[in-house]
Amino acid sequence: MYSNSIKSIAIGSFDGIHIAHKALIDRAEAVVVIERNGGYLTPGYKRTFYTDKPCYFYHFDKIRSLTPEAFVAKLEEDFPALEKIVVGYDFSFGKEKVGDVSVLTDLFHKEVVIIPEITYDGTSVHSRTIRQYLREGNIMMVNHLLGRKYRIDGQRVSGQGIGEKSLVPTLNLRVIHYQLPTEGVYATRTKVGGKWFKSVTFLGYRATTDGSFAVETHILDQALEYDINGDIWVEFHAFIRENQKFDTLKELKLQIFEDIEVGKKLLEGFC
Ligand SMILES: Cc1cc2nc3c(=O)[nH]c(=O)nc-3n(C[C@H](O)[C@H](O)[C@H](O)COP(=O)(O)O)c2cc1C
Ligand SMILES: Nc1ncnc2c1ncn2[C@@H]1O[C@H](COP(=O)(O)OP(=O)(O)O)[C@@H](O)[C@H]1O
Repeated sequence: MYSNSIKSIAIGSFDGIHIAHKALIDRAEAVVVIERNGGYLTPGYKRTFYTDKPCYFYHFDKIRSLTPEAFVAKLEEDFPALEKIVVGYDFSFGKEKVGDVSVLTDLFHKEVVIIPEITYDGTSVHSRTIRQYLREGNIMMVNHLLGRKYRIDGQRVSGQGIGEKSLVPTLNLRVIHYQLPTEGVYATRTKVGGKWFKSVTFLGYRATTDGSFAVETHILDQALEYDINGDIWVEFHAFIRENQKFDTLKELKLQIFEDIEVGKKLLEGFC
């Protein structure tokens, strides 16, 4: 879709495309994403996986020094048919964030739709709140606020070779740009070779073996071809336990078998 035919846009960073973001996006034809640097729930273009609306990206560094007047002028130039701007109650913009919704209403002489604060169970829905829940391992709240299950993707990397021999086979992933949940073990689903499988995923410093940081997924109930390449997705369903240091591999193995049983129960009903 060409930007010069777009009549309505929603504006924000939209990291995560959470339930409040969706309420704005539903009211607009296209999404203007102000991209910042940092740990993300949906890095860069990956936001487009969670909306059917066309997304236009402005890097924050490129627009941060614009005055509110210059920012609105830029929008009018980039979207010459623009008739409606949709923002949330707390939208701020322009150099040093001097512009708010009333400044926007003054500067943009067509329609400005302001969405009132959206909450979930008394919690104001924001990307920073979701990031905080990730740091706490509270996947249930993360998923409620996102209105979907939290997902990351990465490339397969080779592991130490201990898993397959002495524990359980795992796919080791290199994940960049995403904010990861707190260290521990999770009930997950993993997409490999275009298909979703139930899985348990460990992420954290492997205190029991080499001490290095790893994101590892064990696919449940399937003898997978483990030399799979390409993008692998992990979808977080529930937190199982914290990362632990075990004195022996045998103890870790017993714990992993327990994790698998807990994971299977938590994933009942999913395919
Ligand atoms: C379900 C599961 C739980 C795990 N829990 C821990 C843990 O609590 N502590 C730890 O040091 N490593 C844990 N690991 C990681 C293992 O240490 C790791 O799989 C092992 O070092 C083999 O690594 P490799 O795949 O590089 O060979 C876990 C792995 C899985 C699959
Ligand atoms: N809880 C909410 N209720 C209503 N609008 C919101 C809410 N959270 C964000 N918005 C709006 O969504 C747009 C994107 O905001 P952004 O700053 O990316 O969201 P967040 O606060 O989640 O980081 C902005 O217009 C913002 O005002």
